[in-house]
Amino acid sequence: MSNRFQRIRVKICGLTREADIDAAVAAGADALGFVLWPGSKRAIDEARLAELAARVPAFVTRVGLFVDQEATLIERASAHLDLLQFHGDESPAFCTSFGRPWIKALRMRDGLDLPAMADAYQEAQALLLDAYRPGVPGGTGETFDWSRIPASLAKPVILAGGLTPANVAEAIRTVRPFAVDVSGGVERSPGIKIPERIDDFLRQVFLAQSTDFLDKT
Ligand SMILES: O=C(O)c1ccccc1N[C@@H]1O[C@H](COP(=O)(O)O)[C@@H](O)[C@H]1O
Repeated sequence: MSNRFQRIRVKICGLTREADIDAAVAAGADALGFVLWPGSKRAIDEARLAELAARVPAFVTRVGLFVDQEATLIERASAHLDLLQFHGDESPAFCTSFGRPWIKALRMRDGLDLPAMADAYQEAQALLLDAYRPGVPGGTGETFDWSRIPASLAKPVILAGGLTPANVAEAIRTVRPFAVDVSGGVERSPGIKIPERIDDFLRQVFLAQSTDFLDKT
């Protein structure tokens, strides 16, 4: 029996409070997302990012979320981040220009050619796939048709968009992503998380992949 078991990573996004960071870390989250885009109700500024990032323990990835923002701001914020998440129309060259690890969010609008995007953003560490709603860059709390994701893509997939403790297991079985990302599905209101729901989300991810692992052994 092989013990090679690729665990699905979990990112909790839109954190604004120390208590929620502590809850996400205690629940076993692999990555924590901080929204630096001022148009979001979950936005924090650079000073607050510095405070919150200092709270994150070693081996938990600090992810900064940007939407078509100025390079100077991204450079300054990078001092407190391990990974950059580009959630707008940033070009591959722009994303690469910071010399930092990054992921590219893609909104699943009709006609999006995922293999072509994987090719275009080949220096990304992963592609984050989110629901598409015109005029809204992300964090909509909406799902999309998971069957549109090809079974094999040249980049690891981070599945996002409307995930909750109730649907994440089904999402994992359908998509088999590298990681899942949740914001609204574990919140009371934008930026205010519910610790029990974070726990439940992580539990559902664990159970979904444990069942899958046992099925294969
Ligand atoms: O969270 C936001 O406000 C946000 C704003 C602009 C772009 C992306 C945003 N959030 C990201 O959207 C996805 C899905 O969120 P949800 O689970 O559907 O609420 C996730 O990556 C968030 O980090």
